[in-house]
Amino acid sequence: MSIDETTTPTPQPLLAVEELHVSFAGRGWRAARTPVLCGVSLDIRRGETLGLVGESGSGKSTLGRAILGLVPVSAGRIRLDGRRIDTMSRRQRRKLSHDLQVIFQDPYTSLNPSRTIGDTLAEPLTVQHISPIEARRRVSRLLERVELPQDALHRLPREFSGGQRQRVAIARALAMSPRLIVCDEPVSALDLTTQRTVLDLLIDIQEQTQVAYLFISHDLSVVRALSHRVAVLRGGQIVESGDADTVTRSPDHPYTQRLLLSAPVADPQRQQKRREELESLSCAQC
Ligand SMILES: Nc1ncnc2c1ncn2[C@@H]1O[C@H](COP(=O)(O)OP(=O)(O)OP(=O)(O)O)[C@@H](O)[C@H]1O
Repeated sequence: MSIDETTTPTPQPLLAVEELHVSFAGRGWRAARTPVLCGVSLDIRRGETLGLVGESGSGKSTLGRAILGLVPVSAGRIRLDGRRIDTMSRRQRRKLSHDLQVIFQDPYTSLNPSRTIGDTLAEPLTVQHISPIEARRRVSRLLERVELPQDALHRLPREFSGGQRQRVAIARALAMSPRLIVCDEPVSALDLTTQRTVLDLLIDIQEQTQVAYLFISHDLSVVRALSHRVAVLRGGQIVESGDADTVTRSPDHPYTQRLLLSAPVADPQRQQKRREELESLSCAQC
């Protein structure tokens, strides 16, 4: 037997994005399409968090939305567990809610204001024809998991703070026990203390359920707090990817270095040093 035959094969990733292109129609009927993602490839393993960072407009949300089937793909492939999902019909997509869920940025607009939290959490379960008794039992467990009181069931979103609403959004995403959640800036609308508690909750849930996250953020420190690996998107292309600690602390690419140095720090001396380093960066690539 050769050495190659004895090595363990790399397990198939949970999500594989291959050479993905997305473009949007320009204004006016003769306007050219605007490319937003240009050949993006990445993968996410089971139980892993891949952080996706980049400046505003770099295409992070578009990538998340393409994975969720919310924007059309111009070229490339997206596979979940080896199965092409970018070519699926709407009907097939709906069945994917078992596997793929989302948490959006704004907890103030992502919940229906006129539905109680109980109804919001039960909806994905009843759509899947789960009996009302079983749905009630699962909703109660979901509230426990996101550390919200049971009386939240009968209350409306407006009665909750931003952090509590984001817990409801997390519970809703967890209702179908998905294997991957696209988290699109899930803490950027929250204050720093609440950010930390929501991030800790996401980490705990991953430890308990082995769910994987695509964690989109413009904030490297937030991404570092829970990602195993990080990919950096610039102008619709991945310019750097690797182990989270390395990419967020000592990146190779000048663009990532600029992102890192642009993040404000409390200490004025460190801030001044960062400013000088930022000025000295050769910006041809950043
Ligand atoms: N539906 C759309 N139609 C036309 N252009 C779009 C559409 N969605 C996004 N874009 C454009 O694609 C580019 C990337 O947007 P996207 O929201 O993906 O960036 P982002 O990196 O998530 O930014 P942010 O951090 O500000 O949310 C932007 O120039 C945006 O205007």
